Amino acid sequence: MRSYTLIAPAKINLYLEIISDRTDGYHELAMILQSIGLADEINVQSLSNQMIRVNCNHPQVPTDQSNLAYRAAELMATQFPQALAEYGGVEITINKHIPVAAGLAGGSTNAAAVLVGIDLLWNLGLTKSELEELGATLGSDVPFCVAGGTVIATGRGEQLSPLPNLDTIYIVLAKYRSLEVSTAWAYKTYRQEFGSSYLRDTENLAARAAAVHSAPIVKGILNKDIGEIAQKLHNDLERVVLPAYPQVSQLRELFSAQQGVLATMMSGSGPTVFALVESEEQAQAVKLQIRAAVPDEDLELFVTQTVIHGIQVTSSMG
Ligand SMILES: C[C@](O)(CO)[C@H](O)COP(=O)(O)OP(=O)(O)OC[C@H]1O[C@@H](n2ccc(N)nc2=O)[C@H](O)[C@@H]1O
Ligand SMILES: Nc1ncnc2c1ncn2[C@@H]1O[C@H](COP(=O)(O)OP(=O)(O)OP(=O)(O)O)[C@@H](O)[C@H]1O
Repeated sequence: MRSYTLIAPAKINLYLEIISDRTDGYHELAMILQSIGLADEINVQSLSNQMIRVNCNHPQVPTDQSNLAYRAAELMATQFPQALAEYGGVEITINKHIPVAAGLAGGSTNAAAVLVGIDLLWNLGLTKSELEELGATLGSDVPFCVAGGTVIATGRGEQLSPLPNLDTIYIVLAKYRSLEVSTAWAYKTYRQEFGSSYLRDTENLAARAAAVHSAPIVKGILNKDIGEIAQKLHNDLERVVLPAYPQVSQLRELFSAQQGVLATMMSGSGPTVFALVESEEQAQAVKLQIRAAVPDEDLELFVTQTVIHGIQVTSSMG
């Protein structure tokens, strides 16, 4: 049986600005998304029947149709019924390293890997932009997960403009295992609390989305100036998540007080907090210091770094 193994990186949001609500229930965003080294490993293998099966080593991750990776395979089967009949169904095995419900796009990157893997299994020859378009029907973060690297994302997060690759930046991530934040709740609460300040003029709205291309953080990225990038990190969702989740605020404060930390921010809708750190040695030292301050085993800590790729194939068989 043919199979492919793929690396599916997590993401952090270097910038997340909520520009407006939309009639479809989503929000118009201006974001900068960044792939990181922390990644899941996904194996996709052909089956002799036409079924979709999902296995995962993480107890919190469902293996039925509610798994985004399952839904990605279902989408491919619906879009390409002839390929399903010719090559058979798919068994998906997820080796989870990315914390679940963390604001790190864990499910989205798994779905992106399944799209890329099935394209290969079924010899479909889809382009990256075709895969991204399919991904957008599964979730707003999926197209970015297919693309990877450093990207400006607008619309509901699915319209991508790549930025030049960054030099490696070291990152420490902190997440309480038992803490989950619903993305839908975060956006809904933001809309309730701050919606009255949204722009309503559609022309201005487009201009505001376009303005992210010349935002100071983008200049920092173009100049490869980590100091400027660190200074301009931003996430509007912190305005609703930090007051509701004091543990997330505490992590922000703890990180800010560490030597070597250039800046700290919550990723996406949280609750993961990340810190940009000057060097790998300092990142390891910051991790140790946070661990000493919070000996609670519920707190997961990771040292990782920015990466310049999205989904990558690491091996194939058959
Ligand atoms: C928070 C982020 O992770 C930042 O990158 C994304 O904006 C969320 O991406 P995601 O999890 O792929 O989001 P989706 O699965 O498309 O949507 C989950 C829920 O988040 C809200 N949502 C999401 C994206 C967006 N632009 N506006 C929204 O209001 C909607 O209530 C939606 O029902
Ligand atoms: N393949 C998957 N991996 C992890 N969680 C999944 C997966 N498929 C479905 N889920 C469900 O989705 C929920 C959100 O998990 P996920 O790890 O994708 O969140 P996230 O990192 O906050 O995503 P995002 O940053 O895109 O909002 C979990 O509670 C889990 O039950």
